Amino acid sequence: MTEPMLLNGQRLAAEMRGQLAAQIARVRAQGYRAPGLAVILVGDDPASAIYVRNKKRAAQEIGIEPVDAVLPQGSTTEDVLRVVDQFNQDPAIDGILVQMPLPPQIETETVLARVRPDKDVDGLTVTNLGRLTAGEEGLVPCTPKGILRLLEAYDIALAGRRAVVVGRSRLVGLPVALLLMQRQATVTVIHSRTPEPETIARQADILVVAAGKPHLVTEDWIKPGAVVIDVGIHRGDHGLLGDVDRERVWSRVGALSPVPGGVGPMTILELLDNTWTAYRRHEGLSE
Ligand SMILES: NC(=O)C1=CN([C@@H]2O[C@H](COP(=O)(O)OP(=O)(O)OC[C@H]3O[C@@H](n4cnc5c(N)ncnc54)[C@H](OP(=O)(O)O)[C@@H]3O)[C@@H](O)[C@H]2O)C=CC1
Ligand SMILES: Nc1nc(=O)c2c([nH]1)NC[C@@H]1CN(c3ccc(C(=O)N[C@@H](CCC(=O)O)C(=O)O)cc3)C=[N+]21
Ligand SMILES: [Mg+2]
Repeated sequence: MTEPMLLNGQRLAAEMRGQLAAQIARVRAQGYRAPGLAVILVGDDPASAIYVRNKKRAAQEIGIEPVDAVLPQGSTTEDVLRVVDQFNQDPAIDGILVQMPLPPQIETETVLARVRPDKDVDGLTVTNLGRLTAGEEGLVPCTPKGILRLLEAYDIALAGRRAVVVGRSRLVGLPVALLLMQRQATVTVIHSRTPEPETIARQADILVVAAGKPHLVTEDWIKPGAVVIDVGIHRGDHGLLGDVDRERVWSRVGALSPVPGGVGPMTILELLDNTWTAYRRHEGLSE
């Protein structure tokens, strides 16, 4: 078989960030304000702190003004709601992101429900997820949107093909399954209670893995020639690992998104793109 194709999210995201930067520079030159992105981080999870730092830097580089609120690990739901309210009311803020996971004492649903849907750049509110299920315009979750953009950029056909999604989370698995269905794929979702997941995964032309389990997926899960999207990200002693065991699947896959350099950079790009979309809607600029 021919060498598999590496789906280079890092390069595509950099290209798209350049285009966003140019669009933002153009409106700034016309006298408009900068788009503003608020990032709320609760607690001291080191991985979350790194992601938040990366998101802020990426925003700054393209002309989006990042603002952050860091709350202590012991914060209450009310404490977080106060910060959300403040950003909801702030006309300089177009997007609000609440970094997941929140500490256990905080009611995640209550916090998400407070984010104004027009500022919900993560696409996680009931309003935006509802719009997505109804095929209405809203703000689409970043990782799923980035995965679809990556598939599109590499001309990977979806219509009439079989897709299997491993994982059903609100952040990734569920919305990516919806988007794949909207693109006319036949979609199966598997999760931690699915018996014989390999047997189902082996039917996939496109396999999206968002299980949060390092190296869960091995050659037994792969149909020869399949396109495999590795969403998982784990920080180990020997660098970053995905949910896919790259060495073991390599000789069977047709294409693979690597970790790092695949879905992660696309997620950050889509966060910036959603912030730009929210900004244009707030400023009454055409899309
Ligand atoms: N690269 C990126 O941009 C991003 C990466 N991530 C990473 O992606 C991974 C998934 O994230 P997220 O969706 O938030 O994680 P969650 O933990 O919220 O969801 C994991 C899902 O995988 C399912 N699952 C767990 N174990 C298995 C298994 N053995 N077989 C089949 N399904 C399984 C779970 O099933 P059940 O519902 O039954 O519990 C659940 O639906 C994580 O590693 C995360 O760090 C997340 C977001 C963005
Ligand atoms: N409300 C919310 N929205 C999220 O989108 C969200 C979240 N919470 N919680 C955590 C997960 C995880 N996530 C990642 C984003 C970028 C990379 C990323 O840039 N990864 C780089 C590597 C970066 C590195 O070196 O660590 C890559 O894969 O190449 C990874 C993971 C977003 N998440
Ligand atoms: Mg998680």
